[in-house]
Amino acid sequence: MEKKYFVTSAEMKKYDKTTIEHFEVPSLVLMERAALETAEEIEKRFKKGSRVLVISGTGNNGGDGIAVGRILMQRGYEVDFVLIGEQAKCSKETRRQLDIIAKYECPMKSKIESMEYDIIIDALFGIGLSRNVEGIYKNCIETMNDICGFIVSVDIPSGINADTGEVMNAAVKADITVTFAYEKLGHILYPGCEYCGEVLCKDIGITDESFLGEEPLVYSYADRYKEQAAALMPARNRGGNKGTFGKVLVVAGSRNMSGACELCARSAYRIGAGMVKIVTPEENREIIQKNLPEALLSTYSDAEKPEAWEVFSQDLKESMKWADCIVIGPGIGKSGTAHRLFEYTVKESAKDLVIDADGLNLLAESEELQESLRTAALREGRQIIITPHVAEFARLYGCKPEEVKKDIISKTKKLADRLCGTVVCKDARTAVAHYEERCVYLNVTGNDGMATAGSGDVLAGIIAGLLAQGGKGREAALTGVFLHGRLGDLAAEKTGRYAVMAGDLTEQLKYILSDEGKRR
Ligand SMILES: NC(=O)C1=CN([C@@H]2O[C@H](COP(=O)(O)OP(=O)(O)OC[C@H]3O[C@@H](n4cnc5c(N)ncnc54)[C@H](O)[C@@H]3O)[C@@H](O)[C@H]2O)[C@@H](O)CC1
Ligand SMILES: Nc1ncnc2c1ncn2[C@@H]1O[C@H](COP(=O)(O)OP(=O)(O)O)[C@@H](O)[C@H]1O
Ligand SMILES: [K+]
Repeated sequence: MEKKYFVTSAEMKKYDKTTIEHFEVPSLVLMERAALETAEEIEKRFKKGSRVLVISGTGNNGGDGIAVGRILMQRGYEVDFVLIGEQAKCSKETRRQLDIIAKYECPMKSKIESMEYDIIIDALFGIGLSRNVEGIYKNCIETMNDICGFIVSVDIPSGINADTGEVMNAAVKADITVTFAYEKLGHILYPGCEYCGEVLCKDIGITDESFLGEEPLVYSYADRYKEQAAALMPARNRGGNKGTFGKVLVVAGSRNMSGACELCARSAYRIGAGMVKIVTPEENREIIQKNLPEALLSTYSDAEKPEAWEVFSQDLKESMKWADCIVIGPGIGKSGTAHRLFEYTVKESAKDLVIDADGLNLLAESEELQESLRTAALREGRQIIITPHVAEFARLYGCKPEEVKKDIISKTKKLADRLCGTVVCKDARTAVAHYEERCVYLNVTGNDGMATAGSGDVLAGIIAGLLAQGGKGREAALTGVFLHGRLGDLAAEKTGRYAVMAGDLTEQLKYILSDEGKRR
């Protein structure tokens, strides 16, 4: 699988350092290449003679900016240079850039003197931003946003935290961001991604060799899969039958909640599972049979009564034996029966499990069930995938939802380790971690149209459908999350983001996989 990395500022600094010290590429060569790439993006968009303002800080980001200004000046642009901060504090490379433009007799100013430019080059802070922006720096960022001109941020918009995407008190709103070697997490996570404009990632000679064998922590699927989603699917056997394409058991729904089972089960079918059986209260029978006649059904009533449970649990045991994997949770509620169903499924089955929605809330309340899951994974080799949204995640983790959002990568990994499973932490950028893998997947497909009731049920069904077709827990989760986001993007292209509903996501499965096998 072809990957794309998102790096932290510490990782990027390490790769810079390795390139400079281990591979002996001079730092100024990297800076010149970064500046040339940025200047070329400006030349593509603006003609010679355009007015350019370069705003530099004292770090190497400022050095990049000064070099961009010098190159543009030499190519016929009218360039003004401003340095914010003390010259004496400039980094070695930035001082060198100052010396060069001094030789060309370009004056360096210490404040912005005109509010009219065609292009503003934002090189105040890059990935070295280490604290909140205050005083003259904050004023400068606000002024840049006020000047009427096209803003090009060098590496990352000044004021965005490169690791978390947070706005550090103030941040530049760029039209384009030209970054180098690898995209940083701050370009991808919210709100940072909304400040970048278009992100252009340029090769400046820092390559995967600079990892010296240790990959970056965070990755995603390469962009090409957005157009070639079918390449991620398990190969489909032309000689297969409904048994070989996998059997999914969906334990979902409660009284007045039949939609969750339907969305989940239909998605498992549409992703290619051979058979799907729904376990739900008897009250839901009629509506499910009407809306999803393809589903097999096993219903229960009065399950809180011991005799009724005795009979039904035998039936459930048979269903669990029949299935290749089980989804439990969508719409089951938190009643005594839901609790019993959940416990039975965790403890009495030997099959892979996808736990979603209320299943997660029940899990959060029981240390004993969490221990059972660890046993299921470690001793029985079952694959356990949990799919909490941020609030469910916070309940399981024992922290506040805001804390999850700030630190989604490491918290997702920690929970996966604790539960010995695959954790899908669902948010605008969903993270997926697996206990046996160091690296964490960060998803970049999807949009806010998917923030609509039931879209999580669709994801649970998709992941289960992939597991049933033989996927490993981790791959099923990654592929499921990526595809689910693509379905959201395609649905939004058709109707706009406001109108997207969960069922529309499943509907798009009819089209997205139609090129199966063609471009693998
Ligand atoms: N040779 C290299 O290492 C390369 C570095 N590159 C550039 O270098 C940048 C990173 O350079 P640096 O590490 O020097 O960092 P920056 O240029 O991002 O800024 C760091 C400076 O700002 C100060 N600072 C941090 N937060 C502040 C705040 N809130 N208020 C006031 N001052 C603050 C720091 O004390 C430090 O002096 C990258 O973003 C990239 O643009 C590129 O030229 C590629 C090659
Ligand atoms: N702003 C957004 N951008 C991208 N994806 C989103 C956004 N908001 C929600 N989603 C996705 O939509 C799904 C919502 O799931 P969930 O909260 O479980 O919904 P429900 O419980 O109603 O089914 C998740 O997969 C989440 O990642
Ligand atoms: K910048």
